[in-house]
Amino acid sequence: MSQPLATRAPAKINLTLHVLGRRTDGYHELESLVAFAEAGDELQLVPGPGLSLEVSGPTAALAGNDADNLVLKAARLLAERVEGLKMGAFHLVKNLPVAAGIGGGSSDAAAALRLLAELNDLPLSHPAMREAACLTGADVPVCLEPKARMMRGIGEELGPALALPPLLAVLVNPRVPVETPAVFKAFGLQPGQPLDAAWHPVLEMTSAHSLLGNLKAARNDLEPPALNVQPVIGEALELVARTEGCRLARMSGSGATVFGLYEDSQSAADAARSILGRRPDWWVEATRLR
Ligand SMILES: C[C@](O)(CO)[C@H](O)COP(=O)(O)OP(=O)(O)OC[C@H]1O[C@@H](n2ccc(N)nc2=O)[C@H](O)[C@@H]1O
Ligand SMILES: Nc1ncnc2c1ncn2[C@@H]1O[C@H](COP(=O)(O)OP(=O)(O)OP(=O)(O)O)[C@@H](O)[C@H]1O
Repeated sequence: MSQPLATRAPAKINLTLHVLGRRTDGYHELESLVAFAEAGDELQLVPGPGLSLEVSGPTAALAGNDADNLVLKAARLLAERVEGLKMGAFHLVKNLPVAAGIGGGSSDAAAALRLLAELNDLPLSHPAMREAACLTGADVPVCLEPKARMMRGIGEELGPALALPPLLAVLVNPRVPVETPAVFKAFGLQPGQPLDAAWHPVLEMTSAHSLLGNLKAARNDLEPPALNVQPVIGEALELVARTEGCRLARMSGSGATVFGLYEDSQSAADAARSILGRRPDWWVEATRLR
C-alpha cells in the first residue's frame, strides 16, 4: 500500500472584510485581509483506486452528508480537468465548528487539492488547480496556500503572502451555525449595486501594535447583518471585548465566530480561559495567526 499523505486544514480568519458592491450575478465584490490560525481540521489521503471519504472527529456529524463534502467536490472538479489524476481514500478529522465564518469546508477542500497536487506532482499554480479551487467555493483559493494575504474580487484575486507580526488571538464560536447566503442577503444590496467602501491601507507590519492600528481603522461589513441573523454574535463580541488585554474584537467572515486580538500569548490564554469559564459549551481556542 502507498504511504498516506497528510496536511492540516487551518481555520481562515478575515481580519478585515469590506464589501465593495454586488455583481449582476449576485456575488459580492470583497476586499479582505485574511490570516490563518493554528486550529484546524486534519486531512489524510491514502493513494489508491477510486475516490472516497470518511469523516470523523468532534464536529463530523455537523458537516452534512459525506457525499456533499467539499473535499469530494474539489477532488472531482480537479479530476475533470487533469487526465489520469491519481486519487485515493481521504480521511477527514473534523475539529472546526461548521458554518462558522472560518472557512472550515473551504480549508478542507483546499487541503484535498494540496494532497492531490503532491500525489500527482502538480504545482499549486497549475491552472486546473486554480479553476477547481474557484469552482468549489469563493474561500477555497485563499486557503490553497494558507498564508496571510489580501483577497479581492469574490475571493479569486490574491495578493502576495504577508509576513504578519506575531498576532495572538482567541477564537470564539457560540456553536450556532450561520449560513453565509443568509448574511449576504441581510446585507441588502441589489444585484449590480456598487458601494464606496474601498480600504487601501499601507499595512504596518513592523509590530503587532502598529498592525493593530491598521486593523482598528477597518471593519467587517458583514457584522451588522450577521448580528440581525444571529444575535448571540453580539454577546460573543462583548464577552471577547471585555477580556483583559483585548486590543480588538471582531467577527470573521459571515460569522458566527468572533476573534479577539492580544499583544502577548499569556493575555490570549487567560482570555480564552475566562470566556470558557463563562460559556463552557462554546468553542474557544487561543491561537497565533499567520
Ligand atoms: C464571507 C466569506 O467567508 C469571506 O471570506 C466568503 O466570501 C464566503 O465564501 P464561501 O463560503 O466559500 O462562499 P460560497 O460557498 O462560494 O458561496 C456561498 C454564498 O455566499 C454568497 N457569496 C459568497 C462569496 C461572495 N464573494 N459573494 C457572495 O455573495 C453567495 O450567495 C453564495 O451563494
Ligand atoms: N468539509 C466540510 N466541513 C464543513 N462543512 C462542510 C464541509 N463540506 C461541506 N460542508 C457544508 O458547507 C456548509 C458551510 O460550512 P463551512 O464550515 O465551510 O462554513 P463557513 O465556516 O461559514 O465558511 P465560510 O467562512 O467560507 O463562509 C455547511 O453547511 C456544510 O454542510
